[in-house]
Amino acid sequence: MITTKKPRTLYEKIFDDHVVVERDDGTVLLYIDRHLIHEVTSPQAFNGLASRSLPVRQPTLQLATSDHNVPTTPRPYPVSPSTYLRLPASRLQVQTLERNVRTHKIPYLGLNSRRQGIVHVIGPELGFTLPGTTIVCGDSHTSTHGAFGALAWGIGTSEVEHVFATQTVVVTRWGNMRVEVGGALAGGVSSKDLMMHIIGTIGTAGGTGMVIEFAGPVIRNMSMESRMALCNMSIEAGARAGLIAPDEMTFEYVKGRPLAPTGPQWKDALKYWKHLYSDPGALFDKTVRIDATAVMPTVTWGTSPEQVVSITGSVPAPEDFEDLVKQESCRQALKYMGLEAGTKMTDITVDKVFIGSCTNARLEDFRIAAQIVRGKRISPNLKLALAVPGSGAVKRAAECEGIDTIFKQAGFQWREAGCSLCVGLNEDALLPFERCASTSNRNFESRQGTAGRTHLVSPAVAAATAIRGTLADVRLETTMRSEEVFEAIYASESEEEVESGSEVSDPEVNAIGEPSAAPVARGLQTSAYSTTIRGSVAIIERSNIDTDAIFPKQFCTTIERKGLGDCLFQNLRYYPDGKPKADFILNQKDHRNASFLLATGPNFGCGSSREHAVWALQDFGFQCIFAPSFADIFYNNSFKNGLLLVKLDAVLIARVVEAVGLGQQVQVNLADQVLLDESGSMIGRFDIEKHRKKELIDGIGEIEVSLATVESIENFEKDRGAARPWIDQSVRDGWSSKLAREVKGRKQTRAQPTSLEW
Ligand SMILES: CC(C)[C@H](C(=O)O)[C@@H](O)C(=O)O
Ligand code: SF4
Repeated sequence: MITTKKPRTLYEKIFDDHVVVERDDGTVLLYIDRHLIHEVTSPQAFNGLASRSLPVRQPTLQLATSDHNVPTTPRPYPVSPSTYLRLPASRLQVQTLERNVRTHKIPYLGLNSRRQGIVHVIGPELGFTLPGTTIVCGDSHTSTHGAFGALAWGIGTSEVEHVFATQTVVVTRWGNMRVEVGGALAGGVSSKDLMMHIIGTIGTAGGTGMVIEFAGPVIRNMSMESRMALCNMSIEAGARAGLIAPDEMTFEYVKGRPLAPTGPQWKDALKYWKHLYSDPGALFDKTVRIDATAVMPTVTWGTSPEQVVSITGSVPAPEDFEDLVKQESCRQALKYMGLEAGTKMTDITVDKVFIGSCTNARLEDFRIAAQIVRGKRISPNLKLALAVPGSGAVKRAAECEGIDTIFKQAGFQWREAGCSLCVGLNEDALLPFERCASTSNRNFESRQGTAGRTHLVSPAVAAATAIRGTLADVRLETTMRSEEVFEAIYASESEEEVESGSEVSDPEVNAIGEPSAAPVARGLQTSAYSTTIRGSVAIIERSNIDTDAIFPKQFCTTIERKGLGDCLFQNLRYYPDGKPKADFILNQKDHRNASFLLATGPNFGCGSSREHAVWALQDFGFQCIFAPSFADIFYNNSFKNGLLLVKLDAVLIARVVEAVGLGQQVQVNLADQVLLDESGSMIGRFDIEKHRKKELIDGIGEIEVSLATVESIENFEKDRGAARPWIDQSVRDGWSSKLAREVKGRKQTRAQPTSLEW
């Protein structure tokens, strides 16, 4: 009998190769090859580990850096976090990470390392990111690493703790979507424009529950850096992960990186990587076709990444949308952004321009922007133009090419590496009502600073905007022929020199400051969930309520889990001067003690993976959230903390709204999966995944459950070591020999700028 193997997608192949245990309830214990860590989402996870007295299972499979909080102002080497980080909360967070990585012997690229940078920029640069691996990080833009054919996704802090303890995560199988990009990108149009166009087409919830594989000729011709920008913003399309099948361009990029496999293991790895593609005939749950030829330089006009328009277009009016929810979102966004419908995008003046972030702060981005600003001056109307490289390596490589000089001569500030104005957790932030053209990925309300206004743009458009002072069509603002702009965007990566002998920090060598506060102990991850909740409902009539709105970024510097209720919806609850907004529902006496929150629009909890959003909702007193749909990471984070999320369709939402209008409370019975009014009459039934329900009712800690089957993890590690030895070996060799050699003789002074070190 002839048996044919079922064709599988790339996602299925990588997933299948990492299954430790497939459980009866549909959950899978999945092995994690690489774990990236930063200072914002790790302190509470390390504390949890300490309270369980557990070690980090595989320290060398972790890589930590400080990126979100770090100042980008000149760094006097050696850098002392205790004086360089002027904001006390930021200082504490970075020092807490430094103490934790030292305790657990986790490789760390801190402020004294020339390789420090945004976690999603340094992973690929180091060769820590490899095709076919599973990669997680307590950060939603982990999807970036999918550009290498790695299955990479953002997780919450509870899962970070789970990875520390078990080197696995508990997941269910996701859907699989294919975005096929045909045609060709025109001059001046980058992968950032393409991705914003895709998000505008499928929406910010278009990829919910799915892994998106990007395919087609346009993707094949894209540089690795452009692919990273594309996959980076998969989370803005709601997807769990973005993926691109690895090819020669990928292998060429990875080869020779400090943590990449070498010698015979490189050959074995290559053999394995070459089967990483979706088989002909493999089934996708959904396919979307995009014609790249139709994509223009694209910008956002509103407060959601799906609110995009081409640079030649105008600000839309609510009536331009058929969907009532979208009409209302448009109304709210226009008000927030201070824009009038019909205004031409190129007539919108900006106060600041930011070129940076994990989307667009790589060498290619600065090369293209430099082509546009070369020999020109930024508009005198601009208050600030900021160029922030994604890593120390990008910075030095750019400086080697004279790019820093081009920017400085044009009037830009050329800074040190970090997240910077993407999220404004350090001192780089917008003032209220300032308008910014930004190469970052989120234009949420108050994301870059309270009441700040963000327009997402490509590096080319950002550069042209800086010169013109208004949002600008890069195609008209450069004397370069469009083909030259295009060529610059796809500048060949092979131009980067391979060279060794630079410095690197490691946990043994770093000068690490002592933290100024003791760790906060936390109980086991059990929940005492009551299967019936009764109480009043607070209603918010909004869609796409993002986690920046739920828990604004300025509070993300906390190392606590408790007491965060005061921060909840801060920017919606208060004016920039601190006065409460009387009309906001949670400021009204009757709703202050509500047990339920109802969002009438879809995609509640989109955006950042910050679990703080869940902790704040719970601390405020909410026990259950109703919405038409939820974003994946938030959904997961909520259940891990015992917060019940219930998806309600339009009919049930209308019934709850009606009951609330009559002054009634409601009840939810989780055991029976019913929603009742105050008198006990049925409002409706709701669905919930079996394992989620069990998780809430049993309240058994997930880490304990996973560790109960530790033998299966050990067996998996043995088999994986035999089948794909390079995954562990490459990092061990890299850290213990190549990078360690660099550390020897390392001086705490700044070396002359060189090209990329590998
Ligand atoms: C702080 C972190 C959890 C967050 C994320 O997950 O995205 C941040 O990087 C962001 O961009 O909002
Ligand atoms: S999105 Fe911004 S804040 Fe988040 S990791 Fe990327 S650069 Fe940092």
